[in-house]
Amino acid sequence: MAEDGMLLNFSIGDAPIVQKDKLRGGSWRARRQVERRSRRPSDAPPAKRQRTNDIQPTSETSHPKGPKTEERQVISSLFRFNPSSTTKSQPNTSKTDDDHVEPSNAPLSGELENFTSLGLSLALAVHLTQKLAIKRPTAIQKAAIPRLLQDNSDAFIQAETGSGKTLAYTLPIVQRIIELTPVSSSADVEGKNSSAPSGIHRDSGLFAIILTPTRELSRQVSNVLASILPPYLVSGTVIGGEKKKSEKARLRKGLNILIATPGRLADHLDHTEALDVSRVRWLILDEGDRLMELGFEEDIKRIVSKLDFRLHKGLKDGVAEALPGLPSNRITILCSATMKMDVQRLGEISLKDATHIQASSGDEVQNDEEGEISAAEQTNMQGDFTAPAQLKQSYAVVPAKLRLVTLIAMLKQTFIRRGAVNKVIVFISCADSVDFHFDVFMRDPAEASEPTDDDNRAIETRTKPRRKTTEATKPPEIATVITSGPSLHITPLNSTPSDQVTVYRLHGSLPPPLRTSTLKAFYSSTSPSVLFCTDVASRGLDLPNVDLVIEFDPAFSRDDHIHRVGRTARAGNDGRACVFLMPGVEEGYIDVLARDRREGASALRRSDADEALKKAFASPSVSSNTSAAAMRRSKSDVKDWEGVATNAQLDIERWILSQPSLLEKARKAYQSHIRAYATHVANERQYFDIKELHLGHLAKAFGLRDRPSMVNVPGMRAGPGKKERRYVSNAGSEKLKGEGRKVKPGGFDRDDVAGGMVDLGDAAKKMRSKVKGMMGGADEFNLG
Ligand SMILES: Nc1ncnc2c1ncn2[C@@H]1O[C@H](COP(=O)(O)OP(=O)(O)OP(=O)(O)O)[C@@H](O)[C@H]1O
Repeated sequence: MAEDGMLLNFSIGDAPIVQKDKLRGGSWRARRQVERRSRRPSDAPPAKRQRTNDIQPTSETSHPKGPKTEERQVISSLFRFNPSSTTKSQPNTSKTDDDHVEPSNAPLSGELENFTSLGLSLALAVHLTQKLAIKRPTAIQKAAIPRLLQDNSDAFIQAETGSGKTLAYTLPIVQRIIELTPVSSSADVEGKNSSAPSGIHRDSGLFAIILTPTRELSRQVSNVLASILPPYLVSGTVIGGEKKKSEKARLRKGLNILIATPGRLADHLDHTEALDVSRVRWLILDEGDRLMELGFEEDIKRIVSKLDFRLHKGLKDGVAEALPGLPSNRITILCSATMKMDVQRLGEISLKDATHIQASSGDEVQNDEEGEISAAEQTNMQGDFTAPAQLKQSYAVVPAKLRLVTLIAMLKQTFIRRGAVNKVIVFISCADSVDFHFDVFMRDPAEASEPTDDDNRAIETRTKPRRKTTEATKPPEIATVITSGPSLHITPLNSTPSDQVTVYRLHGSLPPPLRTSTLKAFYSSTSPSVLFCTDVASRGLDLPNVDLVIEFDPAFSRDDHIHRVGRTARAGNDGRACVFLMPGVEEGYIDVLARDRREGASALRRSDADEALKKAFASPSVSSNTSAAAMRRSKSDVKDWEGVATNAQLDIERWILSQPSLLEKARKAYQSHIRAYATHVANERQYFDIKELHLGHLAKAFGLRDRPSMVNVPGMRAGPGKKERRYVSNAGSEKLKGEGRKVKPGGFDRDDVAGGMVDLGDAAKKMRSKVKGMMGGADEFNLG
């Protein structure tokens, strides 16, 4: 078998030759052991399996009667044979949700802290207060605004998420553009009907370009600019997703500030005559490290060299002299909450003698003469504690099999208290998985099929001895009502339709108009909503009232994690974040989470799947009563919530099996999830080791009853071959598609991992050995 197909189809064509001769004599168990051993290659060690609570897995599964065909389903119990947590014994010393922590990204509170004292014009300061209700600067704005108003040198602006970096760089630039003419009265800024001053107007030239890694971010920055620009100055975007002709027309009409994605801007610089960049004096690289991760290095190089060329030509032609006050050099500003090593490279391409502006200390660090950042400074830039101080971070230890039901339980519980939570973002590793989970929550309960005998057998196996109960046939208490557009409503447990929660999805493989409308709807929603998304929504997006971020799949790198959780706890507001970890090696990731907290691990709240399931699914008497008496509840009470969770799971499994298209989606999601898992950054792979993944248990989380080796998704292209880093699917992010860019494994936007450029050669090898291992001892999957 070619290695190519390995990850894709879990084919096992190169598995050891199975001994076909019937063994005779000895006990049944002994014969089975010999048979298993004979299936392993002679030199292979015994298959490594994730540790579970029990070593008699054959009783776990229910195998439908009938001929042994490859299509046979596996219906395993949710609550048996799950691996044990390795950190359970640690006491939960974290602060409670009610403990107050001083926010680290809020506007400053001192009486003397205001924008005019930073050098901003009274007109702009009044406008900020009256129109945007922004009175006092944040720490990064205090550090950056005076510097950028006076200085013509390059700068790195680094501050934590939600600290107001966008205004930190836009306000001084807007003021400096306004000051290119002597007209800057309050009326000019505020009065939409005021006549344009005789000086600067939309035809005066393009003065600033802001590059962002995604269209969504470009639009957001464009909105911020639109809210602070005086009526006679104009900003606009070139971000693709619309006809180039319309973008050209916009450029022809004249813009003073342009917000763009790098690929599209590079294209216009090559082909659009109307784009005159000779007066561009500010180049902002927003989310600089992300721009590099996404492989925009070549585009940025081209852009910088074109800007340099046109600047010098313009200076020679005397263009600058026509506008007194215009700096003679270009000022490049790099901006991010996290600054990885990539920034060093980006600095080399774009910056000269840059100043590092940070919020915390107010320190500014000058680079050495070559524009390089010292090693000490790099360490500082990768600094810890980059998550907002007031963010309440927790983790949930959830075995693979329980992941889906625990997510359902957690969301139910989150929204059960009306008005307590407004918006939740659930981060998922890849687009296929987002689609799958979105469908699960879209599900109309009327579509649920009746339980089969096999289902009932599985339930009986799980809870034996179990009294006959109608619970087995009870549908899970998740009602779904599908609405038009990108949203749907889930009705939380025992609630009325007025408690409906709207659910959205967002990933890079969706058509751009749908992405835009989804984001807009989620942004402006004032009712309870959930957004299932990939990392496409992790950077820079400023979505109001996000109370909780759930990292259902842990981020691919610590930096990604910081940006994801940074979608909540913004501008001094409260926020909570929870990451799902599987018991075992993944729990080591707690140390990484602790690095973001000033108080270390003690600031992290821990929860377990059982806790979430109990809260959401137990009958009220069990879930609400945590007294000692309740702890001594009867076994039937315990089974109450286990039964509801199991029924919810089985109902989803039946529903998936009832429609071939759903089954295909679930399988595709499962495969893409595993591929994504293989691409965690190298220094975090110790916590996300693909060899430790229990593929059978994981299949359950995707509602699959397939044996892992049998998942074969039609329509997907062959997986990666020996050659590393190549596209492996047509479902990829449009940013990468067709551009042949090299993207670092672990660093690209896994809008759709199957569509990214993935270093999967090694992962494929690991995956193959994993599946082989499962062949060797996979009694749970009844491979024998
Ligand atoms: N001085 C201020 N006072 C109150 N709110 C502010 C202030 N400055 C910015 N904000 C608000 O804070 C929110 C976050 O701002 P912004 O998006 O610029 O953060 P950021 O630092 O760029 O975050 P990220 O790193 O996630 O991109 C926005 O809603 C913005 O309107």
